[in-house]
Amino acid sequence: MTNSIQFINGAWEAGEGQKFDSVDPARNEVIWSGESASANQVEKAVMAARQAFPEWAEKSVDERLAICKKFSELLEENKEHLARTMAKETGKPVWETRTEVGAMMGKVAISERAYNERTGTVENEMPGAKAFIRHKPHGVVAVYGPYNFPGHLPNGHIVPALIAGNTIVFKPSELTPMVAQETVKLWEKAGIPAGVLNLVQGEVETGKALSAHPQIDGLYFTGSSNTGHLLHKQFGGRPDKILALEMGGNNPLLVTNVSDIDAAVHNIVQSAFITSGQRCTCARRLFIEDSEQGRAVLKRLVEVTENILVDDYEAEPQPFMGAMISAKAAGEMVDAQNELLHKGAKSLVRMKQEDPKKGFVTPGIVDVTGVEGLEDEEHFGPLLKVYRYKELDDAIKEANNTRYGLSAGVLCDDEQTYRYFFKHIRAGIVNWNKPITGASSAAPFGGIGASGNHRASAYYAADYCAYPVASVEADTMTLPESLAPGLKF
Ligand SMILES: NC(=O)c1ccc[n+]([C@@H]2O[C@H](COP(=O)([O-])OP(=O)(O)OC[C@H]3O[C@@H](n4cnc5c(N)ncnc54)[C@H](O)[C@@H]3O)[C@@H](O)[C@H]2O)c1
Ligand SMILES: O=CCC[C@H](NC(=O)CCC(=O)O)C(=O)O
Repeated sequence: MTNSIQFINGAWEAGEGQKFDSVDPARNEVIWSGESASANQVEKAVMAARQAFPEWAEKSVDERLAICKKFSELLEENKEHLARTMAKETGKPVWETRTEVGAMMGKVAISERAYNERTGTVENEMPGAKAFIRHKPHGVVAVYGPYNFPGHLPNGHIVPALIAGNTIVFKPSELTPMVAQETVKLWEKAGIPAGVLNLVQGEVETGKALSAHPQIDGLYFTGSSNTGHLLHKQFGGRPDKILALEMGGNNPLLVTNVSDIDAAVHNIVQSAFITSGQRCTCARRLFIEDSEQGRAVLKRLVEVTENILVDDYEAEPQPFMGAMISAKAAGEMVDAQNELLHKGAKSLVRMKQEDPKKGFVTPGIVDVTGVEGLEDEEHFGPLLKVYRYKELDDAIKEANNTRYGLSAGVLCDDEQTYRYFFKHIRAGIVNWNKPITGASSAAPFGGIGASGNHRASAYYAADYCAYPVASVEADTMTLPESLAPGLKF
């Protein structure tokens, strides 16, 4: 049976390329199949977006917002269906996928505010004229999404891009095509005009065909640092195209001088193991003071981690962690743990994958203090590396010893230590006594170094969805009283 999975110029059609499947990682069942978009279909989608652009850009912001608001209402109506689809396809527990749909709904109102505040119109009086700052959309933009938040993260590019007046070709992760399809169906129902939002599904080849297309004016990417770097190279020498990159991190969380040990451990667990460690903001490196109190925090962390419930997305009671995105990803995480142990790290909580055909792993903690030759790598799963330190300055120095710079945090009772940490740490998100995951859509979101390219998303996505136009305007012209030297009238 053919599955019409491509949405091009307002119509659903089957792909012309290679077949690919989506697998429920918790149950090891194929839940979806379809064919990738061919280069020819990518071309059709880009040209449809190009053709739809002038009319969409010409509409008033209120008209464009009306469709986005309808989409948000439809998300509310279809919340449970979409949350269950996300759970099936990603393995995330339904309590969590419900929050993902909630974030998608909230994005519309937040993006409306951001559009007006960051890219609205500003008018200033000047002698004999008025000065304006206005914004225009870029044109056709490609949106690339990752698998860990298959709804919320692409939505964080799509909604502001549409509000600003761009048209879109959306390439979701090949691991989560069903969520993309269900989401775009809701846009269709909301009345998105033909060509304004196109969906091209497929594997890497589809992604390559889209990013290389000469008719895209920009590309908004959320995904791995490797792919982001490839795209950055591809866009080298093209200052006419806007590229927004949201990538990974090797994020540090530092603990010093905390009186409430359980509260600190809760923050560590929320930072390291939520979404089975598959958030770009997850803590990968935990710096703990080598003191009696530090050892007490670590002991409690081990106890709590050993009791974290890992189970099927629909299990009751609900687990804290579901399956990872695939059995392969889970196996690779165990391999990463074993490699660290081989290098001399000490296991504090052993990560295990009981069934090699499924994406379940238990969370793991390894003590890497003093281990030489550790790579600056993002382990995108529930694997936490512990560094025991003696001096705060040494810990901060090591925390900064990464090419990434997405999120960072400190857990400590005194504000002075936080201020010191804030001043010296290099990251786009810096938190105090809160998890370093769970960033707000009402704030800018992005990282420095290998984590991004200084085009923060979430609240600041408005900035890369429109370019500013400065105008000086006068409704009449008069000859100036004093002329520049050398001019005669
Ligand atoms: N900073 C953030 O906001 C953020 C958010 C979520 C995930 N992430 C990162 O994303 C990663 C996990 O997501 P992923 O594995 O889906 O990312 P990925 O880079 O593998 O894929 C992202 C998208 O790029 C496409 N793609 C892959 N190779 C391509 C190529 N050569 N040319 C064009 N397109 C290509 C994929 O098909 C997919 O649509 C993690 O590293 C995580 O840290 C970052
Ligand atoms: O995996 C990466 C995203 C993690 C998530 N960040 C956000 O949701 C940012 C807010 C937004 O994009 O609206 C997190 O911090 O948990």
